[in-house]
Amino acid sequence: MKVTVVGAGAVGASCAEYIAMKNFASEVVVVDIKEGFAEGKAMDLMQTASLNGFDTKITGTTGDYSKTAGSKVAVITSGIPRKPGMTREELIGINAGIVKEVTANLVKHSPDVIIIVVSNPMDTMAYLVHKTSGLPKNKIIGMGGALDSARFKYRLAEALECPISDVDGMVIAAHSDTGMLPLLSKATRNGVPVSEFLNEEQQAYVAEETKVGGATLTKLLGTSAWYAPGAAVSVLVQSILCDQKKMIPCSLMLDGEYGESDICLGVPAIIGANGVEKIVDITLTDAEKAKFAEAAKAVREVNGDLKF
Ligand SMILES: NC(=O)C1=CN([C@@H]2O[C@H](COP(=O)(O)OP(=O)(O)OC[C@H]3O[C@@H](n4cnc5c(N)ncnc54)[C@H](O)[C@@H]3O)[C@@H](O)[C@H]2O)C=CC1
Ligand SMILES: O=C([O-])CC(=O)C(=O)O
Repeated sequence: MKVTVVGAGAVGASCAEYIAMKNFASEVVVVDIKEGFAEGKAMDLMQTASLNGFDTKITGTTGDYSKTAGSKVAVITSGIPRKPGMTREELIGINAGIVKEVTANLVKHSPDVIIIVVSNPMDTMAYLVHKTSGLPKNKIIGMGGALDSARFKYRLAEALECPISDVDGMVIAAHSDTGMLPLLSKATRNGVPVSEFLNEEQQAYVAEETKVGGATLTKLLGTSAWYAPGAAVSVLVQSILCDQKKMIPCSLMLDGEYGESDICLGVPAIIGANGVEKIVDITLTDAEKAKFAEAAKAVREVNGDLKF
């Protein structure tokens, strides 16, 4: 099955690389606006095929969307990343125009496509795709929670001084520095609540470091991260193409779930061949419910800046 990745930059190339390396897609088409860039990235990646042992064909194109026709999944990573000191929300002005145009091109050539939105501010960009693509809501998935949950597990393992494979946890709500909600109440080490091992101060530290995970990396790298974002996208794409029905927190259009409507926010969902197969309703504590509502309010304000 064919997968398109729009944007051959840091995140797009990482998505293409992890998808190809995991060998579950027949073809990955990379699209960029910069002349020759996607072709170059595709060729470089293809030259790793014999070294890394994958058979996925990777091709690149400068803006020729006819090459993306018949894609089962398309990942939108086109747009500018933030620089140290910026918020993701500051990217809306440039990225909204890019995401809107790219979405129209994708849907024109692949009317049944499932779109994974990565460009920031991601919850608002996912909302924009809902409002402009004409696709049903099960076919639009914002990628944030998969990445934020991976960062949560990294910070939990660090605090617990244990291997990451020992821990489990999930981050929901907004993909923003303030609106992320790491669910400490549900995080475990081998099924044992982390509150058995970490005091409140340690738990608060884990939550805060998780929330600013993207900003921390942006400060260190001078631009935002790409390895874990690409890996997170590859997990989503695999769950769709292989109909794995994994439960993954994603930014989805809500229609009453978690008390919110007409907004995209991170919630746990079953991801399979049909895209979003089910939003999973989990019980939140009162404090978590309040934080979820606060995150929704902030995202709704950013959505208000969109022009359709
Ligand atoms: N949702 C998430 O968890 C994450 C989101 N991001 C976001 O992903 C986006 C991409 O980040 P990077 O790859 O680091 O940026 P980058 O600058 O390395 O790559 C972006 C690419 O998009 C291309 N592009 C721009 N306009 C285009 C158009 N109209 N059509 C096709 N391609 C176009 C550019 O030429 C460039 O190659 C940013 O908005 C960033 O904030 C990054 C990491 C995680
Ligand atoms: O931090 C950023 O701007 C990029 C991003 O969304 C992330 O890495 O979580």
